[in-house]
Amino acid sequence: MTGRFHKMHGLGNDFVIVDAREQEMELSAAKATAIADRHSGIGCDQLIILRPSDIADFRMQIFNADGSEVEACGNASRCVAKLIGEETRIETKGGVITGHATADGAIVDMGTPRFDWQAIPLAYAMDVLNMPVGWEDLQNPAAVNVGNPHLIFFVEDSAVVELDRLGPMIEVDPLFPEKVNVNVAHIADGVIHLRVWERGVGLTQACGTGACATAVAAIKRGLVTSPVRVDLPGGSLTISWTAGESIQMQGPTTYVFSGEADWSQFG
Ligand SMILES: N[C@H](CCC[C@H](N)C(=O)O)C(=O)O
Repeated sequence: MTGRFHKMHGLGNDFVIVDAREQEMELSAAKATAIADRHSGIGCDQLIILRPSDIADFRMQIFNADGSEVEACGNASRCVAKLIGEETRIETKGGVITGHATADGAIVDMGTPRFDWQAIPLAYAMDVLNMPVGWEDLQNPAAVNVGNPHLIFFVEDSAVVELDRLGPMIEVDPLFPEKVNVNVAHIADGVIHLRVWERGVGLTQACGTGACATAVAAIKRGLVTSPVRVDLPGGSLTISWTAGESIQMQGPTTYVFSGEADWSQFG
């Protein structure tokens, strides 16, 4: 059974987007993993499936490369908003978000961040803005839920952190019942420099929800003011947020190509 897909990315965080409002697309975790595989599949960080919704313009399913279905994906939300063009409301597992295309990408309202430990979620009560925990040199993080769970470490120089070793260790720590995305950031001249180990994927070129969560934690700690530029390996996003408000994220998107695939080959 063949079907169409779009290949897009947000600062190198790349997606296979399937509009299942127009085609049948039954999906299992194994099938999502096979499609995302960069050798035997199409290859992407996340597989995005658009489906009809009763409460928004459409529903967006988000599957990490490991097949896990998750609540939010900022860069994919921007890519889908760019694809749709006009203002659009998107239902996700993490809530309803809105977005619209801009000249070079999209602006997305990611909803309001959550800080209570049960909402992150953590396994037990803790001050989520200054957590009394650490892993080797990474100490005293913050945790924010922006639809999905993020842990944020502010360090001297994010470039030298061995995130490829520490990220997977922290991602599956029992403190995080639903695992966690791991962010390491430093601030220079009011700009956040960020690298992310993504839950269910690994190191990515950019992470939209990571940029949102890190910007929110930095603003709450008084390290930066809103709006703030977040520089990731793949490029820059601009995040705006004030306490009690929803998070706005703006940045470029890239449309790579559209293709056809025989979905039955992936299981
Ligand atoms: N790995 C994330 C989902 C994708 C987040 C990232 N690609 C973004 O742009 O927000 C998670 O498991 O919560």
